[in-house]
Amino acid sequence: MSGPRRNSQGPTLSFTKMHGLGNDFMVVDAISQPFRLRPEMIRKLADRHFGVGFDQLLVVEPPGLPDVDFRYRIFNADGSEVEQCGNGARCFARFVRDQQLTNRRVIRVQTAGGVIELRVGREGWVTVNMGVPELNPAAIPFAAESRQPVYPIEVDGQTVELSAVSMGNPHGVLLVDDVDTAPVATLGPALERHPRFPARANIGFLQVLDRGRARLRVFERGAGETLACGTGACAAVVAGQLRGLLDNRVRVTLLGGDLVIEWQGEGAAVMMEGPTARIFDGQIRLPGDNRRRGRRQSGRQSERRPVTER
Ligand SMILES: N[C@@H](CCC[C@H](N)C(=O)O)C(=O)O
Repeated sequence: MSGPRRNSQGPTLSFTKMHGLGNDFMVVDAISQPFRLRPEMIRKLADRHFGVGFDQLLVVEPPGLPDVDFRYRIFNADGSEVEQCGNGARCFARFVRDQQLTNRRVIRVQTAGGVIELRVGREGWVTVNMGVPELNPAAIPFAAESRQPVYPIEVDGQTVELSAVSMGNPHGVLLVDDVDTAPVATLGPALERHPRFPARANIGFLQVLDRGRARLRVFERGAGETLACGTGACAAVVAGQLRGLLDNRVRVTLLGGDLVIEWQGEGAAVMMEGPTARIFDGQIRLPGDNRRRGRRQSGRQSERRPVTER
């Protein structure tokens, strides 16, 4: 198939709905079906009452580098394009194999946050090499004069302590006594848009149970609190180790289930292991006034260059 299918009501897009521990995705093959979406259209598709409903849209594109298999683009429910998504990476690996876009078990993909490697195991389990965490404040980006394991930060008239980590995307991690009573709904949005995070951030609330087990809730940038956040779990384990509270291998329990995260310390890549689930396949008429856009786009389809507009 080349480009979105058409019916009498306009172009339709084939997609697969997937989730990783309840962090849910609309996954689209833009290799056989090049398309373009504007942020307001992504927001409409993400709507849980009027659209497909998802935390992130994942788009499979042809590689733009010589040594990778695919390009993987990620859009939050608010329409913003982001660098990385851990649960999405696992679902991406399962999707490209299920769709027979590859038969490899080890898949290298290019993201806006760098190249990552995915290993497909049995029964939908996928292990992801998420790369080396970035702790240099300027690169996260986080406003601080020097690198620290914990930064005091003023928010909502109080001072809280937070670790800042990039897993390709920016994270702030707070230590809490009990995730069930953590102020996720108030501090989450306040810290997500805090001026010290100029690119906004995902905010994790970490409860350490023992050196090998933790609980975590994450208020995601551009999506709100989700049932699980893979990069959030990686960032939380890095933060917990920097504070001397966690070992190298940690089982992280999120609202939607468990991930196993391994980090051997400074300079090492973070490994994430967890499940994937395919919910259903569907087709949707592209929302909004995009018929003209669809026609214009069909001219470009011959270039086989899938583009998703920012
Ligand atoms: N759910 C994700 C992270 C998705 C992107 C994030 N909201 C951001 O804006 O950086 C995960 O599993 O890592």
